[in-house]
Formats: sequence, C-alpha cells, structure tokens
Amino acid sequence: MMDGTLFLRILTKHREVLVEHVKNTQCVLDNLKSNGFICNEDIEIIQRSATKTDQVRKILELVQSKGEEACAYFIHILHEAYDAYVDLRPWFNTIQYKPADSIKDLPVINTDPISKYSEKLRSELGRDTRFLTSYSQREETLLDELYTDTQMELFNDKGESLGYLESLDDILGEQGVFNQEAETIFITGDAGVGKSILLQKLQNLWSKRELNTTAKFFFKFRCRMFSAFKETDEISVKDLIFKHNCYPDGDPDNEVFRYILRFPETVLFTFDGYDEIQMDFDMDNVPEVVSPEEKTHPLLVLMNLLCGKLLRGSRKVLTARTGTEVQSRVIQKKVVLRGFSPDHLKRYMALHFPKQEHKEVVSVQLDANPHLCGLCSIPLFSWIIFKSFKHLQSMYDNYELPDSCITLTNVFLLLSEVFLGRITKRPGLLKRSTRSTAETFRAGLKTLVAFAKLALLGLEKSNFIYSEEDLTSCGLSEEDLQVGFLRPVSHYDACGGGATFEFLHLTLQAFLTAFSLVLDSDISPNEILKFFAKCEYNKSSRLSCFSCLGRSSCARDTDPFQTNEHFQFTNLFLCGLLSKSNAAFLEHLISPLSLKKKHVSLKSYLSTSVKTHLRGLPRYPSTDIKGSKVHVMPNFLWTLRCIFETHSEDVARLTAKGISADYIKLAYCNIYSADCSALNFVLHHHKKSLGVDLDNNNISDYGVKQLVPSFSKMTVVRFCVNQLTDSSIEVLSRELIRHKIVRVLGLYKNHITDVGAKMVAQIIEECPHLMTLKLGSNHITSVGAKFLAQAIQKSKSIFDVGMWGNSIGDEGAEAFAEALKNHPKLTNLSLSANGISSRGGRSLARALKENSSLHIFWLIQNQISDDAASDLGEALRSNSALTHLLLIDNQLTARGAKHLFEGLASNTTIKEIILKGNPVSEEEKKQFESEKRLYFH
Ligand SMILES: Nc1ncnc2c1ncn2[C@@H]1O[C@H](COP(=O)(O)OP(=O)(O)OP(=O)(O)O)[C@@H](O)[C@H]1O
Repeated sequence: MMDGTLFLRILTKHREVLVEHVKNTQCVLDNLKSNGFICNEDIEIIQRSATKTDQVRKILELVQSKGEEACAYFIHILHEAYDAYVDLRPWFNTIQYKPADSIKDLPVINTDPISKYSEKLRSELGRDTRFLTSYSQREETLLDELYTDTQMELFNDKGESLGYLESLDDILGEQGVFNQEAETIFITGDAGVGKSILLQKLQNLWSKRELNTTAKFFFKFRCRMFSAFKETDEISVKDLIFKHNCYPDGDPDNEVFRYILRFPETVLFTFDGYDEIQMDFDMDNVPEVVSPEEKTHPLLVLMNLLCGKLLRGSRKVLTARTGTEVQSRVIQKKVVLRGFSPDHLKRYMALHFPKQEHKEVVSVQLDANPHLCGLCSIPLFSWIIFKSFKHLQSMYDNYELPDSCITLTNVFLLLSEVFLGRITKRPGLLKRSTRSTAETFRAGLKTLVAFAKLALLGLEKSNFIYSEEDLTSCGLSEEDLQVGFLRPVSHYDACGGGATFEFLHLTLQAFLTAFSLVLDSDISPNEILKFFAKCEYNKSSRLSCFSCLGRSSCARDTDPFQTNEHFQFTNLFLCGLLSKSNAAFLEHLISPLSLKKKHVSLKSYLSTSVKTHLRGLPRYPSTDIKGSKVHVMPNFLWTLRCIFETHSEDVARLTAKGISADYIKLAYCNIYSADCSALNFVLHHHKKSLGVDLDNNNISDYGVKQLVPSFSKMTVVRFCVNQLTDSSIEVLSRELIRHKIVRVLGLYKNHITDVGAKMVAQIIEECPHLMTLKLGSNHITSVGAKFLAQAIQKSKSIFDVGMWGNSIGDEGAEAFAEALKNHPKLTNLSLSANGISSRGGRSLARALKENSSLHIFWLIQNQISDDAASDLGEALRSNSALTHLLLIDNQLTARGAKHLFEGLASNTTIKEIILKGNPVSEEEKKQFESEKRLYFH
C-alpha cells in the first residue's frame, strides 16, 4: 500500500537539494495555482521574499502545510517541466521517482522561460517556413505541397563519394562524419539546386517536432546578412540570437541564455549561402572570440561559431554554392546536393500537374526531350519551366513545352514573359490562339529596363538587397513589385531598417543584368564583356574567408565573394541573349545595329578566349589509349556552357579544333546532365576520334542521351560515378555497337543491374577494339556475370576487366573461370568483393592452369579459404603468366598459405602474392620467411 506521507517526507529529507536546484519558481507557482493548490494571496506572499532561495523555502513550507497531495504534485511539476529543472534529473533517479496516483493525471504546463522560448522559436519558424518564399507575392504555395526530395551525396574529407543519404534526418546523423572534433555540416550544390529549400524543410520539420534531433533551439540565418552590417558594428553571440533572430519574452533572470551556455548541444544553427559573404575590410588577423558576451563584428561572431570557438558543442549546418572552399578541419561532414533524380522529377512534376491529362502531356514531352529533363534536374529551372508552362498553357491554345534545344536563357526569357505578361494581361479574356513574345516584352519594356538596371547596379556593387529608395531610383514603383521579379527579404535575413527586397533568385538577377548590358545603348560593345574578366581562371581566386576557414591573405585583391557564379551566369545569359536565334526577337526591343555590334564583340571575345584557354592547357601522355591527353581547367565548363548558349557553330567548331588531343579529361568538373548538350554541341564538330573522361560527375541517364551524336567519335567512354542506370546502357549499347570504335568503357559506381550487364556483354561481343571494361560497384549478380563472362570468353581484344564490388558469387566466378581458360588477351581481372567462397575460388584456380594471359588477378575481400588455396597452389606450378595474385582479406589460414608457398617453389613468374588480412598468426608466418614473394603486410 502507498505510504500516505511519502512525498511530505521526501520534501523534508531532500529540502537542501531542492532549495539549491529549484531556480525557477514561476512555473511551480503557475501550476500549483491552476490546479487549485494555492491561491493568488499565497503567490503574493511568496513573491515578497527577496531571493529565489527564500521563495523556494516558502513554497516548500506552503505545500507541506497543504498536505501530501500538494507535495506530490509539487514534485511532479519539477519532474514534468523538464528543462526548467534539468539539474534535478540525477535527484529523480536517486529517489526512483514515480508519480502518486492521485496527481499523475493532473496537467503540468511548462511556463519556464526556456520551454517558452523553444516554443516561440518553433512557432516563428513554423510560420516563416510554411510557404515557398520564391513564389511571387500573389500566389503562395505551401512548402509541403511542393517539396520533393533531392539527391544528397555524402563525401569524405578526401572528396570521395560515400553514397547517398536516404532522408533529411540523416543530415544531422552520424553517417559520413569524418571529423568528430568539428561541428559544422557543410552542404554544397549548384545555384538553384535547392540548398535553401532543404534548410527550410529542416526548419519546418523541427518546428513541427518531426525532425529527429534533440535540439531545443533552432536559429536560422542567411550569411548575406552578415555582410550587411557596417564595419563598425559590433554584436555578441547573445545579440545575434536574441536581437537578430528571436527574443526570449519574460526571462528577467537571463535563464534562456544561461541554459544555452550550459547546454550548447541543444542549439542548432543554419547558415545559408556562405558563398555570399562579402568582406570589405581587412580581416587578415582575425582575433578569436571566445566569450559569448564579447561584442565584435558580426562576421567574427559567425566565423568563431563555425569554428566551434563560440558556443562549442552547438551544431551548425552551413550551405554554399559549389566551389566554395571551407577547410576540412572545420567541417564535420560534407553533403553535396545533386538535384532531382528522374524519379524525383516525376514526383515533382506530378505535384505541379495534379490533373492526369496534364501530367500525361508533360510527361510525354519530357520523355522526348532529355536536354529539358537535364535542365529540370535543377529544381529552380524545373520550377520555372513548369510554372511558365502552366501559365502559358492557360493563356494560349496548344502551348507545348519548350523544344529540344532550349537554352537556359530561353528558360529565363520564358519566366520574364510570364512576369511581364502580368502587366499587359487583361482579366477575363478568352484563351488566345497566338502568342507573341515580342509583343509582351514590348509592352513591358519600361518595367523590364528598370528591373534590369536595378540588377546591374546591384551586381556591380555586389549588392543583392535593395531598399525602397534603390527601387525608386531605378524608376520602379510599389505596383511593379507585383510583377514577381523581386521578393521581400524576411526580417531574419536583413539586419534591421526598413523594408528590403531581393531578386527571386540570384540567377534571375544575373539574367536581368545581362539584359541590361544588351538593352542599354549607353553601354558600349566592349563594356558588355566586363564580367568575363572577373571569371578568368586564377588559382588564387578560389579562396574562402578566414584563416580558420581557409582564407589566404592574397584574397584581398580578388572579388570579395567566395564564388563568382553570379558573374558566370551573367556571362552565360549574355551569350544566350546575343545568340543569333534571339536576334529577331531582340530587334523589337533595341536597335539592330547596336545588337549586331554587341554580338560581334562577344563572338570575337569568345573565340579568342577559347583559343587562349585551350592552347595553355597541360597535356599528358594517355595511359588508356595511345596519344595525348588534355585536362581542362574548372572554368572550361562555363566556357562550354557559354558556347552552347550562343549556339554559334563557328565558336563550337573553333573549340573542337582547339582540343588538339586524343583524349579529353573532364573528370570531377561538376558536370550535370544538361551540360552534356553543351559538350555535345562542341564535340560533334571534332573531326578525329576522341577519348572522353567524364568520371565523377553527375551526368545521369539524361546526359548520356544528350551525348548520342558524339558517340561516333568516342574511343574512350569513361562515365564512372555518374548515376547511370540500365537505361543509359541501352543507349550506350546501341550507339557503341553502331560505331564499333570504343576501346575503353568505364562504368564503375553506377546503378547497373543484370539487365544492363547483358547489354554490356553485347558491347563486348560486337566491339572488336574494346580493351578495358570497368564495371565495379554496380548491382550485378551471377546472372549478369554469366553474360559478361561468355562475351569476354569470345572477345579477342579485351585485356582489362574490373568487376570489383558486385555480387557475382560462386556461380559468377565459375562463369569467369570458363572465360579465363585459354583466353588470348585477358591480362588484368578483378573479381574482388564479390562474395566468392571456396567453390568459386577453386574453379578460378583450376582455370588458371589453362590460362597463359592473366598477369594480375584481384580476389580481395572474398571468402576464399584453404580448399581453394590448395588448387591455387597447384595452378601456380603450371601457370607461367601470372605476376600478381591479390588475396587480401580472405579466409586463408597457415594451411592455405602453405599450399601457395609450395606452389611458388616451382613458379618463376609470380612477383607477389599478397595475403594481408587473412587469419595467419605471426608465429605461423615464420615458416614462410624464406619466400620473399609471399606478403602478409
Ligand atoms: N526540394 C525541392 N522541392 C521543390 N522545389 C524545390 C526544391 N528545391 C528547390 N526548389 C525550387 O527551386 C528554387 C530554388 O531553390 P533554392 O533557393 O533552395 O536553391 P539554392 O540551391 O539555395 O540556390 P542558390 O545557391 O542560388 O541560393 C526554390 O525556390 C524552389 O522553387
């Protein structure tokens, strides 16, 4: 039976602990009162005590005087209002607390400042993140209605891919953490790939308690805000979160901040757009700020937070555009956003077009247009295309998605047409049958010019946030804001002052800047090229900010921004606007003469710069094929993109001619699918055959489809680590078999299954020059392995085959054993990490007896045991080709090693057999000391 005085006695016995640790009296009083245990008068008496401890003493006396139930409920309050009385947690364990039946159903409302603050943050963030902010002010779309997952690739500190994250929760999880000391999760990705929206989704989930994190406080910032402060401005970290984010109401005793300092691990920060940080002042000697009360320049507060010098233990998520460098010692883990996969794109499209008939139309048009799909893999472009399509379809009969050679400039022209259409649109009109883009632009020209001027002024001064005065000075009125180019900046992102605005997206500002360069007759043909100078490749220009984050002192001469993508985009749009295909349309807006002069100036610049670029590139002898190999520089991709936008066959031809090598290496260039159209645009002018290395990009199936016309030239097709599925292999097999010139086919780390493997087998059979095949880290089982092995068996050219990291198992190994027997060419074979056990191992060993071509045999990370070693030892006696046998991480014991040892006695060709990672003890290894070719380390 329950002791009727248990809680009374607990209070007496533990009085000291309670007086010491109960700091917040308000929450106790609020709850005692609302459940009728005390009245207002009691509260007044208690509050008359001067100190908190006296108040607690009074409360204890009071509840004890009210009896057992009041005492039980008092303790229950301390237990339930977790954050307010966090110091009492060990005490609750000591007393093995269980609530009394009489009070356990009474509610406890947590009115302590910490919980209230956390709630306030949740509700503010919830409110702020409900809508997708990039939509024009007229139409607001719920985030939940349109948010679609994107691909999140995880990288280690060496820049190697660790695969993809499954869910948003994983961003904050342990997976992929390469530096436990650091606290910043770094997310990068191209413009418009969805970094801000991803943060918005995280914030929104947290506000609804749907994010798997223990964070009680979530502070979101845009890095851009830090550049908006004056050089003399000084704030502390406390100011940063309370004044520039969310103020804690009713916290006279500063409990919230004290709690944050004590439990920094309960704080999560997001900082969006690190690349947008600007520094106009000398920060060479960045002082460390470790005191949370110390006031200093806001940028210093940010840097010290990111480095973990301030609020050590708090978690930070930092986003930046591709190419922004942050020292890896500051980064805990790194995620790269890759945009929509084909499945994501389908889902996203379905959200835009809920009606089945619309969905079907769009889906058919997209399927027929891989270049468009490639563009749509970037969510921003996808949004623009779908949004414009929906709008134009509602206005005109038979409007279709843009055609197959649409450029990014066309996409932004479409968006502008939709926006400007709002000015000229007369409500209530029936659908029109003819669409006149020129008419829409002409009618909205004055507004367009004003926005374009604003964009240019901003870009020139590196200013992306505009005041109302800025708008007025460019001739823009309140009404023009409705057009949609600008959106208001939320109070989180500005640092005080009146209403401010920014362009819907930086790419849109770049587009309008380019438009200004074209439209403004006061800007001379030479002047339009001014932003190209800011993008010329210069190793020292890719630097990040501070010493702790990787800044070098020479960065002061370069642009204050971390990336120059806004200039790159401006140049790209300039190329697009001045392309021949847009000339007829632009002649409605400016004088044909001025347009022509600007066109000539741009074309001549591009031709010269392409020539200089290609001439200066280093060339190396190629190892894959005979001839020379050229490695392009990172900004070559932008050159390619610009050439594609111009659609100038002349410049493309010139570029193709300039690639005077046999092999072009474009690996790790951050090429995404739509870039393949640009590459193809140049490559199809290349006269000779060419090796193309596109390893470690993000070209996806869409990219492969766009390269179709170029396969007739490609002798090396290296598409490793590119998210390819069997559908790419279908295209490859058709094209490579048609042209029969391929020598090297690199496809490792993609998503190829047995279906694709069967098609690769056809390539092997039909392409008589194929020498190298890399198929590692795909999803090939014994089924696919059999097709491949049979084809390899028949091939007279193939000599290097990599199958590492599939799951071909023993059956697959048996098929490869057949291929090995008497093979004329096969010199290098990797069947590592394929789940091969002794059965497969024995077949392979027996086949070695009948093989006289294989030099290097990789069988690392299988389950090969001593039985197979016995056959391998046997094979060594008769085989006279093998030089290297790699058996690392298998299950060979000393017995197996002995077989190999004995086999080696009558073998003179082997140079080494590596047995590292097998269960052979140090003691046992001694017996093999005389054999220098047997390695155990
Ligand atoms: N996951 C997503 N689901 C649906 N729409 C998205 C998603 N991600 C991005 N978008 C769309 O793309 C637009 C641009 O995305 P966002 O601003 O997040 O790009 P970003 O990577 O932050 O670009 P930048 O580096 O230029 O700031 C969004 O306004 C939204 O319309």
